[in-house]
Amino acid sequence: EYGKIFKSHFGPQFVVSIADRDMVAQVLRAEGRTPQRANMESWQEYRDLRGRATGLISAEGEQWLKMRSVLRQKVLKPKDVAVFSGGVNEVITDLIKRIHTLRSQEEDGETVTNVNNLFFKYSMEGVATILYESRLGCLENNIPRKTVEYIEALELMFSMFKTTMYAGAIPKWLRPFIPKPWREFCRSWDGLFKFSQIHVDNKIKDIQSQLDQGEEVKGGLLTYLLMSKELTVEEIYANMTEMLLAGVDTTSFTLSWATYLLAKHPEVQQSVYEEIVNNLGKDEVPTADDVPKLPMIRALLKETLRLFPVLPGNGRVTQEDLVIGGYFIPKGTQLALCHYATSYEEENFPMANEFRPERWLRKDNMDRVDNFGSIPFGYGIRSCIGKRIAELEIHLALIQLLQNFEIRISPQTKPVKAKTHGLLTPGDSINVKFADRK
Ligand code: HEM
Repeated sequence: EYGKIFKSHFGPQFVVSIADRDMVAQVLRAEGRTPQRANMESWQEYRDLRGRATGLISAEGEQWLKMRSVLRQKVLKPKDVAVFSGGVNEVITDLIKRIHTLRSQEEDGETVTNVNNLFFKYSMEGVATILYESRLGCLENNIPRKTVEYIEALELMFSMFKTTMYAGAIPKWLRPFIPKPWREFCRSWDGLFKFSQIHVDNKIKDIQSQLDQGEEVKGGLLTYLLMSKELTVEEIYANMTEMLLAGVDTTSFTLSWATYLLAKHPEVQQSVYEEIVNNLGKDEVPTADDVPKLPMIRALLKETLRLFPVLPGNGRVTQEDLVIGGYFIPKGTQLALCHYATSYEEENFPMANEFRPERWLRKDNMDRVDNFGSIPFGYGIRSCIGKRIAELEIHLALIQLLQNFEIRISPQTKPVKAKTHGLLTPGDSINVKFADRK
């Protein structure tokens, strides 16, 4: 309606929206060494109030660059995260067991209702395995009451968080009159920080006892961060908290959409399955090293994120004056990059409304899809630091789900549309049948 570049207001904030692949590319290619995504004043204010540090999402400038340089060495390349395959596969074994239990409770012995509940627990467990190097037990059949309580508390915190994101848009002077959003915002953060702190503190105790016994300390990401002391303990609490927040809903919604799309497109499902059987085997447990042999699995994830980008838009605050699409945009302007819109542009993706994972299989240069049309993990030095973790969790889970089950849509599922409240989520519950592979 307003064209590919337009200005608007979000609360007191003035925003220039850009919904064109080439203009988005121009903005992102012009970035400096410490790009800024958005005004994070409300996040910073909470941290000042409680004496907490900022993590990668909320930090800016040199402080952000320092933390990013430490974390990127450990998680940004496929080979860095390949070491987590074993841990992630243990979680997938529990996911599959849980599917068997859930479907056995249904009359047809196959249906699992609202798969996102299941994938939320999978993503929570997967990210905890990688971040905290410990299991939570979210996928167990008989979860101790205490664990149930904290999973429920976390689910509540995540869902509360989505609504309280808008707390930052309410001017401070209005808070005495509308106190709830800010109060809830602080309460969500308190809960998330507390959760991370418990796990980090447990790891500190483990390491100390290993050191006391003269043992060599070995471990994953958290152990490295604690041992190397490149980040302070407060910075580690903050980064673990922000990565947990960024890594659960994003992964679970994407898995839910991928499952939905596979169920709706049995012919695509069959070709992905055949590729798995031919290049890996029916029962072989996959590792990160197997994924390059399965281009359709990668294409499936890319196409899912093109159609349902969990973050339908992203932001940048310009650090220099820019001229975009013939308009002068002064330094310090908040830009909204409309990735959802560019993902559905016919000129970027012919037959854009259709689910066609094969469009991502690059045979030669003619087949190249210009990435700036669909950049679900963002771009450049400030892009998603968890991209490789998310890909590992999603690729390995989809491979094993397809090895074990034929996924069919349940008659209870009407066409599911996406809705957005910050993140793009399934607007209805996705119910599918997990039928045994013959
Ligand atoms: C399908 C899953 C995911 C999607 C689609 C996604 C998408 C994104 C996007 C679009 C950004 C902004 C990038 C930019 O501004 O250029 C981002 C940032 C970020 N993501 Fe993810 N993400 C996912 C999973 C994860 C996971 C699993 C983690 C952590 C384990 C994570 C941690 C982060 C962090 C910490 C940032 C901020 C990075 C920074 O500012 O330096 N994300 N993500």
